[in-house]
Amino acid sequence: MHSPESVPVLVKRLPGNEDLPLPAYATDGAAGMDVVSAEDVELAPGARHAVATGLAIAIPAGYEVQVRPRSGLALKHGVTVANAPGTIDSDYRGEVKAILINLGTEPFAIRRGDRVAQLVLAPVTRAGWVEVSELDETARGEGGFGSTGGLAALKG
Ligand SMILES: O=c1ccn([C@H]2C[C@H](O)[C@@H](COP(=O)(O)OP(=O)(O)OP(=O)(O)O)O2)c(=O)[nH]1
Ligand SMILES: [Mg+2]
Repeated sequence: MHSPESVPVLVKRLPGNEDLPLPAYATDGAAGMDVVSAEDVELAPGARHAVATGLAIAIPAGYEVQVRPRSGLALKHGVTVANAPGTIDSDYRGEVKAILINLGTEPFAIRRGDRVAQLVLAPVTRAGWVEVSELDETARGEGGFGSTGGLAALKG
């Protein structure tokens, strides 16, 4: 079910995964839906794996789904999403996967049903290029990559 203000997203549990819960918001104000692993995987330190979710989805045009890390896994175990935020295109019909990497020092065991990442539905604004031969001048100009100074914000 979806509340009146939510955006319907079609979801199909792939064969053999009918028992897995759909991604769900853990609290009323959660931005992301926790998504569970459909497989058992042991992630060695430094290893990465495209963790199956057992789900295929059809996102409405004008939206994307971002695959984001769970901060608890990142903080406690160094396990994060290697391509964060992963992008699920609205025209993708394959299995949604979470590309996890273990940046920690210990092997990390993922069990089927573990909440491994979170999915955020987000609007997409598409750009239309307007090609020009000159761009306008700004105070920043070509400065970047630390050009405004280091870490300290307070002087004196
Ligand atoms: O974390 C992710 C990232 C991507 N995908 C799927 C959905 C997405 O629509 C598709 C392509 O992703 P992306 O464009 O990031 O990868 P690519 O390397 O550019 O592949 P492609 O050439 O297929 O676009 O792969 C996932 O399941 N999980
Ligand atoms: Mg791509």
